[in-house]
Amino acid sequence: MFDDATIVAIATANGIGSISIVRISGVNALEIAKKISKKNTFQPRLATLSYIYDENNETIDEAIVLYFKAPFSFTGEDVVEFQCHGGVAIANIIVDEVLKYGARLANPGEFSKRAFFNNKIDLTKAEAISKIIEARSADAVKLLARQLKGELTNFVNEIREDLLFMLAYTEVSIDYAEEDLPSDIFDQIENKIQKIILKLSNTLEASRRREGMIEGFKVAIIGKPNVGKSSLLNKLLNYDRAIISDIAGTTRDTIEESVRIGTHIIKIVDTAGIRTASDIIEKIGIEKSIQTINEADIVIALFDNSKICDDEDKKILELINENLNKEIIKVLNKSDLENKFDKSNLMDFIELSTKEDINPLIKKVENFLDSNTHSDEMTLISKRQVTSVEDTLYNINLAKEPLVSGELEFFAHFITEALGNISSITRPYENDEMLDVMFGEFCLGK
Ligand SMILES: Nc1nc2c(c(=O)[nH]1)N(C=O)[C@@H](CNc1ccc(C(=O)N[C@@H](CCC(=O)O)C(=O)O)cc1)CN2
Ligand SMILES: Nc1nc2c(ncn2[C@@H]2O[C@H](COP(=O)(O)OP(=O)(O)OP(=O)(O)O)[C@@H](O)[C@H]2O)c(=O)[nH]1
Ligand SMILES: [K+]
Ligand SMILES: [Mg+2]
Repeated sequence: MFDDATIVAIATANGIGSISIVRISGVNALEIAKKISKKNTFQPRLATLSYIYDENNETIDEAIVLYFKAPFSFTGEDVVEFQCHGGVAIANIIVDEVLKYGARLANPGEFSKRAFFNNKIDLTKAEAISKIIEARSADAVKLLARQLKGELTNFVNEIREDLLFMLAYTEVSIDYAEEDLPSDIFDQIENKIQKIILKLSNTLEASRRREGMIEGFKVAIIGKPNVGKSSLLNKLLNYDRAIISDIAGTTRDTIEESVRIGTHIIKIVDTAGIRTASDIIEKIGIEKSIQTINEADIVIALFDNSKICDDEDKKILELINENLNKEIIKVLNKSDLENKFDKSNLMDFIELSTKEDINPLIKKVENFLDSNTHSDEMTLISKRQVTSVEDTLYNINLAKEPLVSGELEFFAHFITEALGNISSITRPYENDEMLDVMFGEFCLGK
């Protein structure tokens, strides 16, 4: 799975800062540390101030050395950290010295990979660490920290236990006479299955809703040409990102930009106007809008308050009515002009002008994001985890019928499959290639 080389890397970001950390892991870590510090010994887990020397005995830096004795370290191996002065030069010189004593440079994610293979972390924790490093909002960090603490691992273990329980009783009843079993055992199993299905479905649903917390929620602006979609985008971004003009059809393609709203980072998508010019273009335009609506967490449907509500607006209102389970905010723009839009059929809406104050809209978006993020529901944080839960659910659903009809071998087969699916979330044993890909995506030095 990995060689037994001692590995070294700079653990901190490349750039100017007050302190940098060089980390060594492997059997020779302590030996190398003694050599470059000229110390005879390091007490585990005690910060020791020491000079660091190069091979010609010239002093490189004054650093804090931290020794973690195996197995009590992040990787489970002997680990030594040099907390040296920051900047780009010193840490690189220390790495070069360490390499001279026989260590090699770590590959991206190699420290975490070793931690995984030494049973220090499972995959949910590894994924959480990798995503925490890239997280851009406090919300994302808090959500990921829950997984770091083992929330998903516990969830997986509970389901595993239930599945193993079912499997054990099924095997027994295949092999032995029924009278040895509790009489209501299959009712119990059916009950458990229903509960697991609910638990997994809820988790998938909650994760889908909260996907945006990590990558950024998507907010799409739709509407017919010239209602002011790009004007709204620019106003939300606070700079002139998109071209604005009074020519209908100015925006030809979707524009996507990130911006902070409250504590959230969101992606705003400005779309080309939905037209009804000719049949074929109408179709393409509407299909594109449907796609945009599907991909968005929030849709801002924009109308021109200074014009009467025409067929094109009605088409968009129809689209909205087909997507009632989406968060759709209806906004009447250009309210600084004389209002002509018929509001009698609109349930709730915000009237504003992108030339004036758009705070009511920002507040509404922020409230929705807040309500979506402050929740106790557990969230899956990667496509890999979602796929595993979907596969588990698929096999458990397949197991229901043979259970009812008493075909216990089939039931056991599907439950065994489900067990493999759910277990792969924390520890997929048979898939080395996947692990290489996953850890390869980590930062250097992680
Ligand atoms: N200086 C430093 N800071 C760091 C890290 C690090 O490696 N070095 N981390 C790196 O990601 C994170 C902390 N994660 C860590 C996880 C486990 C152990 C560790 O030594 N575990 C031992 C002892 C456990 C204990 O004392 O409770 C073990 O698991 O046996 C260290 C850091 C963030 N901050
Ligand atoms: N009076 C007034 N004019 C506005 C307002 N918002 C936008 N406009 C004007 O409306 C015109 C169209 O604005 P855009 O932002 O380009 O509209 P769009 O919806 O992106 O248009 P397309 O990309 O062509 O679909 C421009 O001339 C804007 O200056 C507003 O609140 N009040
Ligand atoms: K325009
Ligand atoms: Mg535009």
